[in-house]
Amino acid sequence: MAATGSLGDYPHYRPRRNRQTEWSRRLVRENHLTVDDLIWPIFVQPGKATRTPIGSLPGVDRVTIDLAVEEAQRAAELGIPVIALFPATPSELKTPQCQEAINPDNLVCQTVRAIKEQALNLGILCDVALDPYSSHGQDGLVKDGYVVNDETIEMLCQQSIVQAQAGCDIIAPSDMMDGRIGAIRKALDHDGYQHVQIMSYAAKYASAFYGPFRDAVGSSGSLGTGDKKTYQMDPANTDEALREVALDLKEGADMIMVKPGMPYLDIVQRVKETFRQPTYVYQVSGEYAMLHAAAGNGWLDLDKTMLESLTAFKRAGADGILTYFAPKAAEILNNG
Ligand SMILES: NCc1[nH]cc(CCC(=O)O)c1CC(=O)O
Ligand SMILES: [Mg+2]
Repeated sequence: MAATGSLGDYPHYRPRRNRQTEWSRRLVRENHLTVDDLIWPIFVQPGKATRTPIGSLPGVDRVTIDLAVEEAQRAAELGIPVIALFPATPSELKTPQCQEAINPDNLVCQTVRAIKEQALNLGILCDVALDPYSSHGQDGLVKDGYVVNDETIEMLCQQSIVQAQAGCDIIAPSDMMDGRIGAIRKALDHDGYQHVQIMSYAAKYASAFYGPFRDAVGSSGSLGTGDKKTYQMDPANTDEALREVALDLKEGADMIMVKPGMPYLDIVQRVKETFRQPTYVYQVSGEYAMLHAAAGNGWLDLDKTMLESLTAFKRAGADGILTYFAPKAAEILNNG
């Protein structure tokens, strides 16, 4: 009844009638993608005035701080609300104890400060996890081959504090340690950062779609044949995602994220329907690479598949999307 309304059956009711014209399709459209939905991930590297292409992420470069400032200005001009910063730490600074993560002058903190000086109408999100700083490529500290939870959390709290000190607006823990949202909230509040938001990577899966990202931050080599299955979620699970989200909301997450995106739209929908909280989705590096590769072969239309995939996230219930397509999508959306 609800689905067909009171219109009756064919030939009286013809769903195609509303699809006849462009204006009518607009009139009955249920979901809209706008620039306000976009979060743009940016990779930062040391040095000056240098862009370095990332082989497995065509069209995405690692940029030095001066160029990251320009990208931030471009984001603000395009009307993108938030950028997400990811550091490509030089390998000589990567250690088993990940001390560089809590260096107040590390690459990501320097970048946040440089962008904040511009006083743009733009939020800055910083990932919290140890993998950009670890010589083993894991998101946490490793003891006897196991990524240890509680010792890692202490590092994550300090990492959050140095990022908040630098001016980061949104702390985004992507590490999947248990209890880290509550601990980070407490640490931020204790140090006077009550206003700093937390977007939790709450339902983050142990996915094979992160490959190009690990190339971009240089963690794939160090991770080697290792995996993250003892802390990231099993791709076979869905009820578990609801439990993870419930915990993070209870611990103080302001926003929650599902990751990856396209193969996990069912999770996005369940999370949104269950909690009705600000829900984000990460269209990860492998998803971006996959569309690019097909388009590069002339098999898919890049702009159309990009916009369709982003709209699908909205349809599933996402309030926003982290996507490497953000600047390209924003340009298209701004030009009508
Ligand atoms: N904890 C780090 C982190 N933050 C975001 C991504 C992946 C993003 C992407 O693939 O685009 C990862 C990689 C991982 O968990 O191994
Ligand atoms: Mg959790």
